[in-house]
Amino acid sequence: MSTTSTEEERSTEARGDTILEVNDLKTYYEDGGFLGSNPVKAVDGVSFDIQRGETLGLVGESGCGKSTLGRTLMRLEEATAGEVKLNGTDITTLSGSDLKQFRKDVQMVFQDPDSSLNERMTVGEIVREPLDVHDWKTPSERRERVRELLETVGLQEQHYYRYPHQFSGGQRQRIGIARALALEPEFIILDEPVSALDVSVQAKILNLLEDLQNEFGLTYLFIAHDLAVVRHICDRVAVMYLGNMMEIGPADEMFDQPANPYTHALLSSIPEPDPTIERDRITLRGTPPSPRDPPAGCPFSTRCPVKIRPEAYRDMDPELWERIEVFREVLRERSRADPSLSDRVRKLLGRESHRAGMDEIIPELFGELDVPSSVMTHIREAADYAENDDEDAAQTYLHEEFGSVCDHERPDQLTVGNRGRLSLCHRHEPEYEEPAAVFETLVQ
Ligand SMILES: Nc1ncnc2c1ncn2[C@@H]1O[C@H](COP(=O)(O)OP(=O)(O)OP(=O)(O)O)[C@@H](O)[C@H]1O
Repeated sequence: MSTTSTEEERSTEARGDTILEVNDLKTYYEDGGFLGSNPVKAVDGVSFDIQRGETLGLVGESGCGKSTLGRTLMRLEEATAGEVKLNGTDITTLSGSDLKQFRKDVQMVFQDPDSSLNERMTVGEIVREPLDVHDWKTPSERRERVRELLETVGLQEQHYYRYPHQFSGGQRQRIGIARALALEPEFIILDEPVSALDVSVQAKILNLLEDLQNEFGLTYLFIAHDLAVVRHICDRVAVMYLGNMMEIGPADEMFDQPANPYTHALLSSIPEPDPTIERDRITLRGTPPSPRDPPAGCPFSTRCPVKIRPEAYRDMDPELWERIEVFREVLRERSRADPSLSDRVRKLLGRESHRAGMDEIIPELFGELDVPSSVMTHIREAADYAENDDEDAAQTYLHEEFGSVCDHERPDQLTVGNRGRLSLCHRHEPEYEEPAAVFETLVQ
């Protein structure tokens, strides 16, 4: 049973003690380049909350907006729209002393300990710097605090006067963690904190992070691409795709029974540690769309293997449906790609273009299939538009014939199950079959 979750409902549903509440947050990068170019919609309207003391994992493919989201929560990027409330106060508009206080409460640990530590400073100076910036107590108390912090993260007092290059990757990450802890923050954003480390060292750093969380009651946002690590360390997981939060919920439930089609696909790519669970690998067609020009409907609609079909095509052979979707993807790619200069020169000279013509693409895609003549008529019609370099008209034509709610309507975040899981997918609406059921029919 699924229900629409409005902002108000989410706030009243909020369990326990909410430390961070994010509402419809957007971070766009304007490139200031060519006139009229679209901004990169790196974070495109995400809403979620984090409970005090929990670890929320943030996963998704490279470029989906994880770091931008983390950096926006830290005020290292300015939000384009939306709210980020830390303990009830919107931090997107803070300035002056309030902003300074916020910078004490929230810290970040970065992926690469090599580039995030200043090589010209001693370890002691690096860890002490935030204390100096915030004019924390007296200089001798600061030095004492640094010694204490070094011990807390498993380093030694005599490391105070050494330089970062004298340490291994794991030790350098410990220095970064000590620095992040210096001002006793409540909330720490861990941006891929172990992905640059050897596997044997990763476990030690993860254990340290868990110990520190227990000792100091810390709350973590753990950004990672390694799903096995996330499963191990996180209470809940949020899955991002193209600047959107596709699914968020308890880690155990989500890994065992993903609700959102994108989570299905993402999890199918990792080896399943439990041999009793069978999981078929789902290969996604194409590449994610450009964040400058995301789909109008569901962000995942151009690649979703269980996309809702229009009524007339519900029973179409899955292979044929897939080829039509590939054809639509080809047209999208063609309209996005600027014809290369040599193509344009050839065209100006009236010579054949390099680009594969529709007379090559159509037999390639549909040649071996038994395509009903009514469907072939639509394919040919679209191909004619494309042959005349009007890919937009070809796409519109196919959209009108084969498009569905997934193509033109953005789904709401819908509640799945009874443990506060939310998923962005039309298939959770009562009139459609759930994604998991459709995936099952696909693999049979
Ligand atoms: N400063 C910037 N200016 C313009 N575009 C940017 C900037 N920083 C990131 N982007 C773009 O924003 C999108 C999201 O990038 P981001 O780094 O947040 O993703 P990510 O999920 O953290 O990726 P990764 O796992 O590779 O770090 C990408 O398309 C990226 O190219």
